Parts: sequence; C-alpha cells; structure tokens
Amino acid sequence: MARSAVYDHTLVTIFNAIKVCEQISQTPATPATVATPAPTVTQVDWIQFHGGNGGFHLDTNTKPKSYVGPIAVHEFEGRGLGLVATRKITAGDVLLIEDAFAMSSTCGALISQATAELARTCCNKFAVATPLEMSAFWCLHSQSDCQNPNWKEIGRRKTIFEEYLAHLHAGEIHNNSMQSRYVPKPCLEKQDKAVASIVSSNSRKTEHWNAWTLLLDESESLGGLWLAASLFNHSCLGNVVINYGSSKECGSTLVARAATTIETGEELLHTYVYPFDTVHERQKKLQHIYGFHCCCARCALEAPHALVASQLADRLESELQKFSAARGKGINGRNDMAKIVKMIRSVLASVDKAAEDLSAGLRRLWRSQFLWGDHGLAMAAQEAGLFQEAVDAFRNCVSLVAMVAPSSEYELKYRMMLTQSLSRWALSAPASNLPSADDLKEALKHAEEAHNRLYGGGGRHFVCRMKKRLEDVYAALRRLQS
Ligand SMILES: C[S@@+](CC[C@H](N)C(=O)[O-])C[C@H]1O[C@@H](n2cnc3c(N)ncnc32)[C@H](O)[C@@H]1O
Repeated sequence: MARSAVYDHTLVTIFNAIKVCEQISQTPATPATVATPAPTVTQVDWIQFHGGNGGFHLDTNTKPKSYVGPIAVHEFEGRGLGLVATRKITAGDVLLIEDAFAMSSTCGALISQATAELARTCCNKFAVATPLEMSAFWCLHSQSDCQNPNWKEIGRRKTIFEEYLAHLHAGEIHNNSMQSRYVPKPCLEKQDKAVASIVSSNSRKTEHWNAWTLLLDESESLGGLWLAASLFNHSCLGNVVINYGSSKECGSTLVARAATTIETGEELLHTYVYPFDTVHERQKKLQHIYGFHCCCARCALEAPHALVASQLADRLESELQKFSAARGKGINGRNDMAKIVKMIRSVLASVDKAAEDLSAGLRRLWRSQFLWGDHGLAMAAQEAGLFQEAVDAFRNCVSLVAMVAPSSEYELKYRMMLTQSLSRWALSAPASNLPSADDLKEALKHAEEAHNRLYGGGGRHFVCRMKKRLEDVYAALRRLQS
C-alpha cells in the first residue's frame, strides 16, 4: 500500500513551514529598543526583504546594508568599464547589495515618464550626495555627445569606481576621497543634457514578480539609478540576476546574484532585454535604448539566421492569437482547442526543421527564441485536456530557460508552471493515466532550488512566496499517493 501522504516527508515539511509563516505574518515585530549590529548577507532574512505572503513588519535592523562580494572593476575593449569575478563564484551567491542613488516616484510609469522623473530626482539628490557619490555619478556611462567631460576618461572612471566599491564594501560612503575632488562636472548650462544622457544609459526599472500569478507586475515598478550596478555590461546569455526588495523600506535596494557558476576573472554580465525575443528584436532594442550593437556569443550564433527566425516568430504569434481568442470555454471548447494545439505544434515543428543543419548546441539556442511558443502550446494543451502534452511543453520551456536565463524569475516561473501542470494532470485525469509522484516531487525540488538561487533563503521563504501555488501540488500528491 502506498504510504499515506500525511507522512510524506516533503509534505510534512511544507505544511510545517506554512504554519510557521502564518504565525510570523500575524505577529507584529516588536520595535528594537537597542541598536543591534547590521546582519551579514548570510543572516539577512530574505522573506522580509523580498516579501512573502504580505503583512510582514520589517524591523529596520534586518534591512541589509550595502554589500560588495568578490567583484572588481575592469576595462573592456569596445564596451568601456565592466565588472569581473575576483574568485570562483557559485550560482545564487550574492555579488552586490546596493541602495539606489535616486528613484522615480510614480509606480508603473511609462518608461519616458519614469526617465524624466528620475532625471529630476537625480538633480535633487545632488544637494545631499557625498563627493564620492557625485564623482561616481559623473563617471557613469554617457552617450558620446552628452557634454559630460568624464565619459572618455576611462582611467579616471575606473579609479573612482574602485574607490566607490571599496567604500560601499566598508558599509558607508565617506567624504574623504582625494580622487573624487578632481572629477570635473559639466558646466551648469550643459548639466541637464548630461544628466539625461546618464539616466538613459544606466537607469533600471525595478521588477516585481507577483508570487501568485508569477507574472511581472508592471504597476509596481519604479525607475531607479544604482551607481555600482550600472557597471554590469550586457550579454543575451547573462550570468547575473538582479532583483529588488519588495517592502517599503527595501524597495530601493538592489540585489545582484550569480546566475551560474562563474570562474575567476570572468566578466559579470546581466541581460538588459527580454531574453526570449528573436535576435533581431533583441539587437534592435539594445541599439535603440543603449546605443550598441550586441555581438555576444548568442547573437553571433543566431544573427545569420535572423530573417528566418523573424518570419517563423510571426507565424507562431498568429497561432497564439487564435489560442487567446478561443480560450476560456472550458470543456465545450476542447475540440477547437485541440485543433489550435495541432497548429501551434506544426509551427514549432517548422522552427525545429529550420534548425536542422545547425550544430546541436546552436539548435537549442535557436529554439530559445521561440520559448513563448512552447508556453502557448502548454497552455492550449491544458485547455484541450491534453495534460501529457502540456507537461512536455513546460519541460521544454524549463530546459530552454535554464540554458538562456538560468536562476532568473523566468526559470522559477516555468519550473512552478511545470509543477502545476503535473498537478493539474494528477487532479484531472483518470486513475489509469497519471503522472508519477516522483516526477512531481522532482519538479517541486527543482523549483525550490531555482527560487533559492534567485531570492536566497531556504524552504520557508519558498513556501511563503509560493504558498497558494503549492496548495494544488499538495492535493495532487495526496491523490498520487493514495
Ligand atoms: C549600464 S552601462 C554599463 C557600463 C559601461 N560599460 C561603462 O563603461 O560604464 C551601459 C552601456 O555599456 C555599454 N555596453 C554594455 N554592454 C555592452 C556590450 N555587450 N557590448 C558593447 N557595449 C556594451 C553600452 O555603451 C551601454 O550603453
């Protein structure tokens, strides 16, 4: 007889963790009466930092101070300054924790509005910023016609940023920099143009991923400028993931982590654009927003096939639009949905056929441009009641995302979608055709590992964030084990 689900180790752990989380969320933290030392990175309570199921009271003593991991400033031919690893780093390790130099004030503003607001906030900050912060600001990357006297002085920029990282590492910004006194500023009439250029090259939008839907919540995002994090250069195969605190106290704090194992001396690269766009779309955005032509390893491999990729992406998009129009009809719409599944599958087969002559490694990279097609196929298959096919399509998403955007929010999202698809299959199909409990537990374990590489913390944090989603998983495991 199968073991009762109640005694399954994984489930007991999950449910104990949920209980603990509920108790914590109902207990207001007592205000600290004596100053306690700031926690080290390993002591930081990442549940409080990234938010769990809401309602947490953040004790400001647990707010992480700035932190600089094993990183150093380096000069790169053709792309200015960047950051490198000073020792071997493991996926999930924290590289940098930094407070924003300035933030825009309107949540979810359009990029143009957020950028204009951010430029104004930067100018307001000048009155209170330390000389070193000001020097680092004026040494940020700018477009060539920006009127900033520093942008061509790479040696000076490097020294200032080394000094800035050293002070950030010490946990505070001092005023006593010798170098910083010698950084020229643009004259007052040219200042606005110089600030606008710096903001357009270096600003970021904070990203908030809704823990229930696992979708990016654009309405919560703010524009911000982080001095040290501005040094991460771009690659479409990045090795750094960035996220932000989600509470009021931590919203302006950025955390950068290693997405993969990184060797000593390797450049630290973040992906500035949506990683599953076609090569043409990615390169167009990078040229338009950041003014450079991306020649990363992935673009170099994909670019010769850009035209075919764009044509196939258009065909796939048109099939997915049919899915969007037909969805939501439940059992009555299953036949129509099965036809749509067939059409999506046929375009994805053409995508694979177009890559037949490519080498095996390139074939998978090529396929990653169409990950959203597998996502659509999985959703349509689920609506058509084709659970095995939905699970296979989510497995494909997971393997593509782990190659192109490892440890990212996207990896967590697709790993959770896979566990939920397995659960839905377990809960909906006849007993003669069920997935195995081991497959479901394996998928759940991988999702938790992806979560921990991205957000830090352990199982309790995972359960907190994923609580609603795990309810389905729990029910499915009970059915599979009964
Ligand atoms: C946020 S800054 C990154 C730091 C910058 N390299 C510096 O020297 O301060 C963004 C700018 O860096 C350059 N950049 C970043 N990644 C690049 C890449 N892969 N190839 C060429 N230039 C790049 C572009 O000029 C871009 O506008």
